[in-house]
Amino acid sequence: MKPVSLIIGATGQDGAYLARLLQARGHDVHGTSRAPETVSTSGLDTLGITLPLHGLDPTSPTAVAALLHHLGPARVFNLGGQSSVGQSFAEPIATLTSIVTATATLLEAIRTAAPAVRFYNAGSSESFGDTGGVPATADTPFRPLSPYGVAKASAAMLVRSYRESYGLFAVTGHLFNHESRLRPPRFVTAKIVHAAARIAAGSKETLSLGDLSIARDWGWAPEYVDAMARMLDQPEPADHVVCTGTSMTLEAFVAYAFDHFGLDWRAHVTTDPTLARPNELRSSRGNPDPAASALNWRATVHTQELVKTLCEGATASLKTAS
Ligand SMILES: C[C@H]1O[C@H](OP(=O)(O)OP(=O)(O)OC[C@H]2O[C@@H](n3cnc4c(=O)[nH]c(N)nc43)[C@H](O)[C@@H]2O)[C@@H](O)[C@@H](O)C1=O
Repeated sequence: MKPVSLIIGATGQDGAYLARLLQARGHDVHGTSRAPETVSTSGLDTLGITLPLHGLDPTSPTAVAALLHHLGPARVFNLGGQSSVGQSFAEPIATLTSIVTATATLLEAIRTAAPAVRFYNAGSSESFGDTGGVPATADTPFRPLSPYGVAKASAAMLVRSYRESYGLFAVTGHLFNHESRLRPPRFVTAKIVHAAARIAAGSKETLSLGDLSIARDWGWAPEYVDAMARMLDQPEPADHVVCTGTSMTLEAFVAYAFDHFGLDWRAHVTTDPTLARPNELRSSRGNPDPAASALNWRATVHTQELVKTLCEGATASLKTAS
């Protein structure tokens, strides 16, 4: 019998890559979506992944309990909810509900009806806020700056509380920014590389961006899902930071991307203050060493190589579209 893994929110970037990884490892992978009839499955389709997609509102205790009873999963990966920090400023309550209430509902269903389930919670580096240049670890205090960060910090605290109070195997991976060709253009890396590819192909557009001075620890999503899976394979549950340990400014990212296409970014990019966030996390970087020693996992794709890979993906998708 194959172990059953359930991915809550399976249609996003991470859900698609995680489904591919778990299937390759012999798991019977099921996914959920709030609206499976209408949701875009383009990420799963791009990777050639098929899996049973169940309709689920993860904030509904009865619906969650019924699905866990029906599938009997050994592992549950909680990847659902709002994923855009920018959007969380416009929709703080929906953000909190989709992250905090959903995580609480899943934990409570596991505690009461399926306590042997191993539970992975998708946390975020946004929980830490500005660490003053000190690379964050799982022990860094939470000082979130966005409604999204508040929600992710709260969900992570719930996970720790259920682990310590009830003995559940429940863990949070605090993932730093991680990108791929499955990223939609509401995220800045996809916005940049697709615009640069179009401009290189003859488009006369100008790319408008917010604050170019911010810095992020950007990694490669397909390898980050391996860290998630490993966190549930450990003898003891523990939270981890998942990151590269290197960071670069958005301006450097833009420069590398346009340079990949033989373009000078200054001729094609403008800044628009309305794209800046009400409260901006200026710089973000994690410490990769604890995950390396505990999970035997380390990011291999860094900065310039990441930009190059994303640019190649943008070129390929432009060719497919034309
Ligand atoms: C770790 C974290 O990582 C991601 O959240 P994010 O960091 O907000 O990602 P992003 O690509 O939207 O912004 C990155 C930075 O780029 C700045 N920026 C400038 N100009 C534009 C711009 O035009 N668009 C966008 N989107 N950002 C811009 C923006 O202000 C921010 O400083 C999610 O996976 C999230 O789920 C998560 O957990």
